[in-house]
Amino acid sequence: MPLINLKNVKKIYQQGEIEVPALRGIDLEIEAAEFSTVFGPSGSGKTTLLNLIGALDKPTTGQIKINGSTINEMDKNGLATLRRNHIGFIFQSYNLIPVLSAYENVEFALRISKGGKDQGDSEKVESILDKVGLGDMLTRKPNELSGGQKQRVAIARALVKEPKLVLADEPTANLDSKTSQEVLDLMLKMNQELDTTFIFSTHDPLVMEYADRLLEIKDGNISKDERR
Ligand SMILES: Nc1ncnc2c1ncn2[C@@H]1O[C@H](COP(=O)(O)OP(=O)(O)OP(=O)(O)O)[C@@H](O)[C@H]1O
Repeated sequence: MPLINLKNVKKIYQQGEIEVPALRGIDLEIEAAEFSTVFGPSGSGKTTLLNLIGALDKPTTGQIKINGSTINEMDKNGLATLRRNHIGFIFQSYNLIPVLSAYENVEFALRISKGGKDQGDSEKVESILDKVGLGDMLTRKPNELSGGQKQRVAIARALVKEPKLVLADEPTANLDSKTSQEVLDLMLKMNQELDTTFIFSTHDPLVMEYADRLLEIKDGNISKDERR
């Protein structure tokens, strides 16, 4: 069974009286341990697709299954549990908690993924922050970090709970090429060792080099699906 299965998925946004079709009938299966990128022009539907796969939003019509659960049929709590336990998000806005340090942001994510019972594992938290190159910035708050450093905290936070699926919207947008490469190597290692599934939206040719599947979206449809 594929990890993700979309059947004739359409998403229409309502803008007052006007209907904006963002996805026009997507059929897509993604297997566990695939490393895919979604690319295409601005406004083609990439973010909408990632939001639906991440159970952050529901389709207007069509069916979406993630890890065997049909998200159309799930309530808010069910969707939240699915996201918390199985999905790591790396979004452009980072959504870091401003009053918490880099360390605490990552530790908090790990703790809630375990149901809030245990203290997050400090070795795990320090190790992942070290791997994204922030080992000496553990106590900094988000407003004391650059855009690229915030992005790396968001990456560490998504990866620390070792989710089945990681969704990332332009994960290298604010990183220099050396840091991008280090972060991508880390993700590739997780992909190979833990079978973590990655889906990125990107324009970055470096990210596309790492991917084993390229999905092109044009005008709300998948116009190319290439495995290599
Ligand atoms: N909340 C919303 N309300 C109305 N229209 C929306 C909304 N979100 C997105 N859209 C529209 O849906 C279409 C797809 O948007 P989406 O953000 O998925 O594109 P994208 O490929 O991610 O673009 P970009 O590369 O610029 O981020 C666009 O026409 C956009 O204007």
